[in-house]
Amino acid sequence: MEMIATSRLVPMKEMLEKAKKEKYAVGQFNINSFQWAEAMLEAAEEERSPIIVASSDRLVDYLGGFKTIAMMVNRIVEEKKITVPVALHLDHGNSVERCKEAIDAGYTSVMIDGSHYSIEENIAMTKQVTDYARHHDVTVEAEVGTVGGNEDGLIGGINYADPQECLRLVQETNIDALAAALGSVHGPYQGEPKLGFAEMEEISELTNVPLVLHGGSGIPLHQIHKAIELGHAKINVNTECLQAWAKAVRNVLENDKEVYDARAILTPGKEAVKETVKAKIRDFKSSYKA
Ligand SMILES: O=C(O)C[C@@H](O)[C@H](O)C(=O)COP(=O)(O)O
Ligand SMILES: [Zn+2]
Repeated sequence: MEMIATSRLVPMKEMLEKAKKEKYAVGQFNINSFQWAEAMLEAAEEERSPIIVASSDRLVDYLGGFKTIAMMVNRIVEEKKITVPVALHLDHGNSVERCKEAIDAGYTSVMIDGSHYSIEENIAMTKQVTDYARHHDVTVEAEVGTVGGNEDGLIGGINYADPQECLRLVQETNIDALAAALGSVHGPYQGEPKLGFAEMEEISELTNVPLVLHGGSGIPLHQIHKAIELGHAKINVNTECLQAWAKAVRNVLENDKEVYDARAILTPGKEAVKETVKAKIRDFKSSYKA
């Protein structure tokens, strides 16, 4: 096993336990290029907030592989003299093997997404990951139920987490954080999100672990605050950053048909991601919690 020599990254576990206790949430922001990692880390430092920088499993190869990502995030933390706690997380890990690869490369947190399997298979997969992660001081998140998806403007696939299945997963695998799908959606919502707050309260009380809210873009602030009140300590955001980035880059290209310099085109995109992350950190009440 080859690990990067000096990691400046921390596990997610303590971050989330503190957040749950003090009633705020730590934002997880997905990187879509290394400039995004810079934007997020600068935002967290300026807000004095802990942060979870994540790579979604489906984008790991596009970003250059696990080792490249871990090395780059570490180096940015070092070069930019980032002092707030930073966790590097594998989002929606596809398999036990992918989670182990991420851990070996220096990730400090992984999500094993067994939510598309039966609860027995989900528990079996998750247990293999927690057993491996414990030896490396790495945090593990797992999911029950299905977060909905927006495909061609239609929301589908929402499957509410069953409280007893959540309890089994937590008790039998010893995970550190639970993504209990309760009506949230990846991508833009159509109308008001319908989150299951009664189930949220029940699952939080039953399991007593920090909850994770996927599909954190586009949820009204009062629902975000209620979710935090009811046990959410981590909120995942990707779509709102992508939308802000695309708007800023599109503006540059539309306003100057002759522009070709990559820095001129992409810097406004980076600034837009940074401002979006700062606004989310404030919404999640994690400013000055570093
Ligand atoms: O798009 C990804 O691959 C990452 C997301 O699934 C992330 O885990 C998430 O839940 C963010 O949701 P969004 O803000 O609705 O994109
Ligand atoms: Zn997600």
